[in-house]
Amino acid sequence: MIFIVDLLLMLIDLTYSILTAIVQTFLRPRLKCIDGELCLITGAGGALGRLFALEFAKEGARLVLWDCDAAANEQTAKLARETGAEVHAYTVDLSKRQSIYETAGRVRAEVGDISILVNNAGVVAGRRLLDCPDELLERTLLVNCHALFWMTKAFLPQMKAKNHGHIVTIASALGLFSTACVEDYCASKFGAVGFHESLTHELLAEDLDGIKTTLVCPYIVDTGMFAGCEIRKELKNLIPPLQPLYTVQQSMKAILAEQQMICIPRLMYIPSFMKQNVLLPWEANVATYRFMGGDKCMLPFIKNVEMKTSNGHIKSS
Ligand SMILES: NC(=O)C1=CN([C@@H]2O[C@H](COP(=O)(O)OP(=O)(O)OC[C@H]3O[C@@H](n4cnc5c(N)ncnc54)[C@H](OP(=O)(O)O)[C@@H]3O)[C@@H](O)[C@H]2O)C=CC1
Ligand SMILES: CC1=C(/C=C/C(C)=C/C=C/C(C)=C/C=O)C(C)(C)CCC1
Repeated sequence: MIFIVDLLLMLIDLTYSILTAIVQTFLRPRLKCIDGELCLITGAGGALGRLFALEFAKEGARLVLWDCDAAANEQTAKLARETGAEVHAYTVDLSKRQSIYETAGRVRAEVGDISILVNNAGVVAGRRLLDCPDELLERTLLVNCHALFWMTKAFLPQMKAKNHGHIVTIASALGLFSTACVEDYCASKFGAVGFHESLTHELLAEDLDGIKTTLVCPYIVDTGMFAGCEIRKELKNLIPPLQPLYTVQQSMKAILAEQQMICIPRLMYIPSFMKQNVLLPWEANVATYRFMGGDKCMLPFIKNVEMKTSNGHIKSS
């Protein structure tokens, strides 16, 4: 009898959630106020990290900026301070767990408890698997995926104590579906998606409804990280690379609306759905990838990286 009642309640929940999602698609979502909240952004010296810092500053957040590149991080801090924001910058190598824990202890002691955590830092090897030094492959997993564990272990306890907080994971469309020559990156971003989902389930299971999570899955963003990556030229105008500011503004809307997940652009929901859709044979995906140039899109990017490495622009270890 209990089973039947639970089944009916689940069906009511399911219907209600679908109807509210449809209604919310057409309504302007209510955006939360984060004035005075303490927000930590990793990779804050990078293209998107810098824009996130400035957007959170606009919302009145106090900023803690982490990056391994002290100069780039300091530049972001300077720009954010010019807007009047309170900013604390720390140089941290996210590939080193101890470095994360030690610096997190400093942040808690020197600044206070983080209530918004934006895991934005990310790297990619940009080499074919068999041409890629193991250390580069390992670094991608350490920065894009392992670091999420240590960052969350460092800052979630204080959020739990107050049942208040927000954990943002900047993943990628390549955390939902994959393509050739980015095994390190796809593995790390699929891991990031899985981490986000399991953490979200765990928070719900513990009735920690005051702690929100948002997964951000963008397509190519024109920041230079994937310079050269492109799909079939006839389709490039249909799905152009995203502008960095647009990507961050769309992400901010999802975060402030406490949306659980966002694909940017929405078109990325389609290849993600097709890949997850067990009704479609693998060959059906391969046919669409080949037609749209999704199968070879990384080759020009890989060539770019090879040229930069041979010119000595990128550390080859
Ligand atoms: N650009 C794109 O096409 C897309 C990017 N993304 C994701 O968005 C996020 C930001 O990307 P984007 O701004 O383009 O990339 P950037 O390379 O511009 O920024 C990444 C930042 O992370 C920092 N970082 C790298 N390794 C470490 C480390 N070990 N410890 C601390 N900081 C580190 C980088 O520092 P340094 O410069 O010194 O390496 C850099 O400042 C990433 O997670 C990326 O995967 C998602 C979809 C598309
Ligand atoms: C594979 C594939 C596509 C190309 C996707 C690309 C090129 C994604 C690049 C994403 C990046 C660079 C993310 C970085 O984090 C299409 C044409 C959309 C649809 C068919 C499948």
